[in-house]
Formats: sequence, structure tokens, C-alpha cells
Amino acid sequence: MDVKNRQELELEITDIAFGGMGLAKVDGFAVFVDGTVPLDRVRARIFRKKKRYAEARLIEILSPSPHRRKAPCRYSGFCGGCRWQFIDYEMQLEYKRRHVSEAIEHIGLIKDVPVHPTLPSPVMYEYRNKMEFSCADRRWLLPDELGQTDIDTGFAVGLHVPGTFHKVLDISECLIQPRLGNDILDAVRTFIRASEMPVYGLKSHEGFWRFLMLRHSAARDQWMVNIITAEERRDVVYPLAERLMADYPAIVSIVNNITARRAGIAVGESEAPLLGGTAIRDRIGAFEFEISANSFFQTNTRGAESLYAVVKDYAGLSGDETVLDLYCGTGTIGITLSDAARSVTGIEIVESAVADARRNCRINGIRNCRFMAGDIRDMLSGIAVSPEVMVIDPPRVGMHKDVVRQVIELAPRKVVYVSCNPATLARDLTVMSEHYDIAEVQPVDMFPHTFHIESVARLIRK
Ligand SMILES: C[S@@+](CC[C@H](N)C(=O)[O-])C[C@H]1O[C@@H](n2cnc3c(N)ncnc32)[C@H](O)[C@@H]1O
Repeated sequence: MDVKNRQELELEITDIAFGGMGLAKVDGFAVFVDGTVPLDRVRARIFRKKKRYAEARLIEILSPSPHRRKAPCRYSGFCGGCRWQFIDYEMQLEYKRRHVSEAIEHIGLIKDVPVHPTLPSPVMYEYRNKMEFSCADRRWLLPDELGQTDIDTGFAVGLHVPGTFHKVLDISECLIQPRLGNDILDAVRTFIRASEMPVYGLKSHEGFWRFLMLRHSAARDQWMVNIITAEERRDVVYPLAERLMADYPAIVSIVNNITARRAGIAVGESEAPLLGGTAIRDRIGAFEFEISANSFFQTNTRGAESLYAVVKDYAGLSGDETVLDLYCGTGTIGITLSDAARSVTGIEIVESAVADARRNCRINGIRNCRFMAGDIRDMLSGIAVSPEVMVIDPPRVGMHKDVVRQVIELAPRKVVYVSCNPATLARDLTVMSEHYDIAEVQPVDMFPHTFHIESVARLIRK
């Protein structure tokens, strides 16, 4: 059967693709349907037809999969924050394991690598320690809000519809942030709505209020509020800070990041402290970390403990090894390994992250770690003595091919590769597998109700 654009079809969902969409086959032709899960039977309409696949929009579930559950969040299905709430958590874990395993087999062309069952996140809701809410001068309405006359459609503080930059839902409750975050969000929304300064237009690029970022320390149950505005107006934001400090004793830091850039990124070109400190402290395992507004920190603190425990186990340190921590961010992995190694050297491109890593060493009284700022592609040639163990935790794009080559030349006995992207993990492991046995891979769920998955691979030199 030839699939046509706008055609309505009855489909049997048989698989779930990386990216989170359900997959059906029509005479062997792949049709992706968002919001579906294997064993669903659905009616859907094709809205995009390509040579090798088509995408269809779900119209009706004719018979639901046993893996479906009722999503507890009212924005589920509309919000890009987490798109898998309607899938049973055990199945989320299994689909994530399959994605990692299939990527290694089909993209990496490496056979027989043991991929263990996904380690679940210790908490399934309220797990995110950092949330970024966008301000917008238009509100994207949920189906049950359409036609309501008492809704202010010219204002939203919330999260985006998946894949869009200008469609913002006005979110009053997000279940993946700790509960008090919703109260703070509501207080900020009320203040902004009453303010004379306009919210930012995501198309016009005019307006004052841009983002609200909330950070939470799980260890201390403390909050940081970062108000991102288009210009510095202390007279406008300071009264908001005063009100928040008075009403929420758990808030210990309020800062104002200022950015005139058009890009939809909640990072300021400059930062003005408002009330309290400019950082909060959290703990992963036995170590404390100071986190400022723009520091990188794993967004699921308890999940990071599970992840780093796997890294430590795979590194198998005896106390005598030199360790190289590539793409070290604020040094959290290196510091976690420091009590089991002779020395740790971390390399990271963002200078402020390296400054954070050094400060985190001082906070924890650690003397056997050093951190260097620079591009790994340039820095590796300066490593004179080959480390026994290398931990590699690159961004989504994976390692540059020159870096893979240099890692192989340095020839560490063990490599622990941490990845947030199964496709680039598989690509890099293919090259590494000429010199290393890929002993095992452990997927770790840091992001429940999303299709994202972190994995740790253990490599042993042949
Ligand atoms: C996935 S994060 C890892 C962070 C850290 N290992 C952790 O667990 O918190 C990747 C890091 O790689 C850094 N990075 C990206 N490209 C780089 C490069 N070419 N050289 C050095 N660091 C780089 C990023 O700034 C980021 O901090």
C-alpha cells in the first residue's frame, strides 16, 4: 500500500524509535506517531511524507497498549518537558535499554556487548534540581482552555510545546521539580503579571522579562532564583527579590542575569546579585559542590549518585592509579574518584567550570586533583605520561575523531565512557573497539518520563 500525505490510517504500533515516537509499519514502510507506545492500535493522519518514512498525528486510540498509564500531569502530551509520562516506568527503562543496545549493534556494528537493564532513577518525580521557564507575550492554550474567555492569552511563564521556540504553555505545576518550585514559580508569575514592564516577545524580540531559572539543592533543601531580563533594572527586580525572600525562607540566593541576545538561552551576559549568596551547595555521594547560576551540574542529583557509582565501579581503582577526566565540567566525576586514585587530572573547555572545579576541590579538602582549561583536541598532546584510567564524558556530539585517535595513542589500560547520546557512543565505540574490548554497558536513567538516557561503557585495552 502506498502511504499518502494527509491519509488517515489504522495503525498497529510495534516499536518505539529513538526520539520517543511510536513506530508502525505499513507494508514495510515506517510511519512514526508521537504519543504512542508498542501494542497501541490507533487511528492517525499522515502529515509529513518522506522517501523512506512518514510522520502521522494521533487522532484516536482504538485499543490501548497494556504499557499505557494515565499521565499524572495535565500538560502531558502538550509540553516538551517530559513526553513519556503515559508509559509505564518499567517499560520506559526497557525501551531505553533497547535504544542503547540497538545503537551499539546497528550504528556501531559491534556484536555481543552486554547491555545491562537500565538502572532506575531513585526518584521518579520532583527529581530535577534545575528548571528554566520561558516568559512569552503569547500563551499557547491547551485544548480544554480553547474558547475560555477569562484567560489572558497575552502572557505566559512556562515550558515550550515540543520542538517549538515560540509556543509557551503557562505552567502552574510541573511534577518533575520539587514541589516548592511551583509556589515560587506562581509568586514570580503574579509579580510579573502585575509589573509595568512587558514580557519578552519570542518573535518580536522586545520586552523585559525573559526567563525564570530555579535551582534546588537536594542535600540542603535550599533554592536559588535566577531572574533573567533583557536589561538591568534593579528598581524593577529588587522588589520581586525582597518579596520572594520574605515569603520563602528556603530561598538562599537571588540573582539577576541580564542578556540582550536574541537566542532563547537562559544565560546572562552579565550577572547582578540581588539578595542572599550567589551560589548554593549540593552533595553527590560524600562530596559537596558549590553551584552558581550558570554552572553545569547534573540535573538529577540522586540519579548522578547512581551514575557516578557505576563510573567508580567500572574504573576499578586501587588507590594507585593516575586518572584523566576528559570533559570534566565542574569536576564532579574527578572529585568523586579522588579518594580511590593517586591523582586525577581534569580537562574542560569552559573556564568558569574549571574555576568551579578548583573551588570544589578546596571545599572538600582534596589535594590530588588538578583541572586544566582548554579544548581537549589541543590539550591531550601535552599529556606526557599515559594515565592508567581515562574517564570520558563528552557532550551529545561525542568525541572529535582527533580526540579518539589521541586517546588510543595514549593507550590507558581502562576507559570509562559516559554518554548522553547512544548514537555518538556507538560511533565512538566502533573506532575504540579496534584497540579495546567493550566489556559491558550500563544504562542509567537520569531523566524519567523522557526518552533521554545516560550510559556508561567499560573498555579494557586488548
Ligand atoms: C556532558 S558534560 C560533562 C560534565 C561532567 N563530566 C559532569 O558529570 O558533570 C560535557 C562537558 O564537556 C565540555 N566540553 C565540550 N567540548 C569540549 C572540548 N572540545 N574540550 C573540552 N571540554 C569540552 C562541556 O563544556 C561540558 O562541561
